Amino acid sequence: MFEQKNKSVKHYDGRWAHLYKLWCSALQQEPLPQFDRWLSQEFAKNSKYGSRDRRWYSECLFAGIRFGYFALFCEEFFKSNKTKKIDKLSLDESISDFSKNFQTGNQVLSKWNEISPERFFVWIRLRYELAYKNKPNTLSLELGDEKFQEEVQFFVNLVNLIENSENIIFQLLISSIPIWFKEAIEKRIHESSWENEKTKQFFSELEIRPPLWIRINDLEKIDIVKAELVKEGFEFEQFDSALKVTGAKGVFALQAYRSGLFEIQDLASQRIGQNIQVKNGQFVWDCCAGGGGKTQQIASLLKNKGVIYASDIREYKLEEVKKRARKSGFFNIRCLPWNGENLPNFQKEVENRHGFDWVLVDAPCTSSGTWRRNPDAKYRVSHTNIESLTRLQLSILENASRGVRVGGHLVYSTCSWIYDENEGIILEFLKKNTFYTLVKQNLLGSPNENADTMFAAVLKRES
Ligand SMILES: C[S@@+](CC[C@H](N)C(=O)[O-])C[C@H]1O[C@@H](n2cnc3c(N)ncnc32)[C@H](O)[C@@H]1O
Repeated sequence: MFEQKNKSVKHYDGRWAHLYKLWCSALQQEPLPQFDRWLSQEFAKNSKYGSRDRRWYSECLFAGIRFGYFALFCEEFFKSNKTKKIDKLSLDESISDFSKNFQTGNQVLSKWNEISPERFFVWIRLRYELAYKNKPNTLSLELGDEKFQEEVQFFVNLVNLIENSENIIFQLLISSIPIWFKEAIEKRIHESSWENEKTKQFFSELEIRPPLWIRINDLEKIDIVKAELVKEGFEFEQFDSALKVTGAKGVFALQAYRSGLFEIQDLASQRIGQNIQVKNGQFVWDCCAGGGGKTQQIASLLKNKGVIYASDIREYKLEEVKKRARKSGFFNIRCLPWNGENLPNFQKEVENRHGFDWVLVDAPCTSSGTWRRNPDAKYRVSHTNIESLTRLQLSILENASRGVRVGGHLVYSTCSWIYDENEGIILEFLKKNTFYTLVKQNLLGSPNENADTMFAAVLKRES
């Protein structure tokens, strides 16, 4: 049974007032900005914030975005429920109205704008405390005045009714996942044969940021990295070349980072790269390389004994790839822009080998698998953009597949758990491209590992 402790700290102090200002200014951006970037820009403009303030504001604002869908439901239900008594009937009616009234991220956002931040953050703090029931938390309720006692009681009653239910709508709601994802979630549960416990694990992991994962570029130098982590007061756990790192500071300032001994890379993303089982001397094309997270990983497997082409539609991203390659001492990475259509003009060396041994298509996607880290992404996904993305994903995959030599492999990946962007694409691709076979496909990371959720499929070109 969930109970709310009564605390007696004055709620509306200067820090909260400032938080509300930041919240309002975030909501003035249209569409909702990529939140982590927006926040770092805000902090950069305001040098008066110390690191503890930043951490606190960031935790609160992210909680606002993470739990904001549920907070909006609480507010709507509370306002429309005259008696403030919650029963199954009034709850069902309220959910039905809510899902009709809010069918897109923009509708949710514009309603957030209408709620006073003080009220909005009452719901957020209540929900946050529920997520952090047995963990150290930052955003404790501190509702000393009597002002919101009715809301607190309403929240407790609501949570007690829906918290342990197996009703999928209740689970979505309390996990603050917009109900418009119901069908997509059900497809995922079915495709991955998740038992109830697995589904609950997936939902509950969305409440909390994933840990920080780093990837060691050269395992022979792992002891240097570990020694510096210990010296700087970090704790870590090792899983092959991945380390889960915990500490109060960031790792950017570490000498080992600056000299390219490790990269920050989520575990699920590392799992994608591990599918590319390169051998010395092989040729790889990372055709949606972005800033080169996976290019770096492949380069560390090849140890300069092979060649990697890195492409992206956004040419400026390739500058980042080059910079990172220099830092880590990889001199076998060739950058070539690509718009996802006809193959780019690779050098003669590729033609001589009749194509690549490995092509990685780390496709643009909804990023639904990164909601733990970037909860704002859930308000940007709609049926329409899933449909247009899947068309683009299939087209990039088909065009890139022409670069694979016979006997070579095509790896398709996304940072999404949505079936249509993953298994659905592979199914379509294999229907048309019968000279490819599926070696394996897997959902990676959460709920099986404490990370983001991603997908990778490995296909072999047979003829
Ligand atoms: C998921 S991100 C890649 C992340 C990167 N592989 C990494 O590990 O850091 C997808 C990339 O696809 C690129 N992209 C989008 N549309 C594209 C297209 N039509 N052709 C090629 N790349 C495209 C985007 O610019 C973006 O950098």
